[in-house]
Amino acid sequence: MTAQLIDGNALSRQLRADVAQRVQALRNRGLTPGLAVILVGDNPASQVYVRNKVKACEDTGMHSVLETWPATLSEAELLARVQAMNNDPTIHGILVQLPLPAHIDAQKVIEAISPAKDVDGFHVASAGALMTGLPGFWPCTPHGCMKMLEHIGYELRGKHAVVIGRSNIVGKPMALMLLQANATVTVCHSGTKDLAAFTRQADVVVAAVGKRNVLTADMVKPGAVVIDVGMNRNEAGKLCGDVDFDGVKDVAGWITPVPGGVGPMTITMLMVNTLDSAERQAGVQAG
Ligand SMILES: Nc1nc(=O)c2c([nH]1)NC[C@@H]1CN(c3ccc(C(=O)N[C@@H](CCC(=O)O)C(=O)O)cc3)C=[N+]21
Repeated sequence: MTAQLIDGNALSRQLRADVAQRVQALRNRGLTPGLAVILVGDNPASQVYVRNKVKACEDTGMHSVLETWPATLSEAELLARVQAMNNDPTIHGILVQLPLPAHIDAQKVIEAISPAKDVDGFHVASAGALMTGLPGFWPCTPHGCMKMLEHIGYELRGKHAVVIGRSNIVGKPMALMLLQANATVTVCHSGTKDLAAFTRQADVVVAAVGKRNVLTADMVKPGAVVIDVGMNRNEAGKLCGDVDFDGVKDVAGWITPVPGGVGPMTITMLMVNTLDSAERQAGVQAG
């Protein structure tokens, strides 16, 4: 192993301790930041994720509401629940867990969330703010990746960053954040011919496809930073990312593990966004 590990659990502990302090300061002024998590259906993976989010709220002193609805909930009923949370002054962030059942239009539900409470950063208003550099909520997963780069003191200006994946949740916002940090950004995707030719030129690679072994050792420039956003299970049911960790760790300069990398950072940035939202309401300058 030549690469240094970027430990998402350790960095999350540091950042959440800072969040807990800011939460306490707000609570001393009579305001407790609150997150509402709405889960529709009984996807077991989603149940684990939302429980982790609620627990992270408790750990940092925030208020949380978890609403679990059966998969038969209608779109109109879900929109009404979102509206109720928009109007609830104890709630500063609203997260509707994805994926939603097929009979519900997820984008319509996301657009129903007040942009002021859109702590996932999935609303078109949040996406537009990120694109134009205006203040707004940044999607938690790419924001967590930026925090990891910041943590290792990595100077992105003038570097070549290659993002693999173009989803609205990770790939596209990741590219915009790297661009804003003055990297030269290439976005690769399923239509890219000769992916390795791009990744071999990269100083930073972010793999966000949702497929194992998308990035192997022969595709990585020695010393590069490799960030693995993937969440997959191998044949043995073990959680693994998009990167062939065992091979790439001998070539890269820095690498994030799965689990214990980007995943916990995603939840940490959700806490940060919820706190920022509450501070904004209280008229505190966001930290
Ligand atoms: N509206 C919405 N917002 C989301 O942010 C959202 C979502 N829907 N739907 C599902 C995905 C997935 N996601 C994860 C967050 C943390 C871990 C995480 O903490 N993972 C741990 C391991 C957890 C385990 O052991 O399964 C780790 O990587 O170390 C994983 C996945 C948020 N998502």
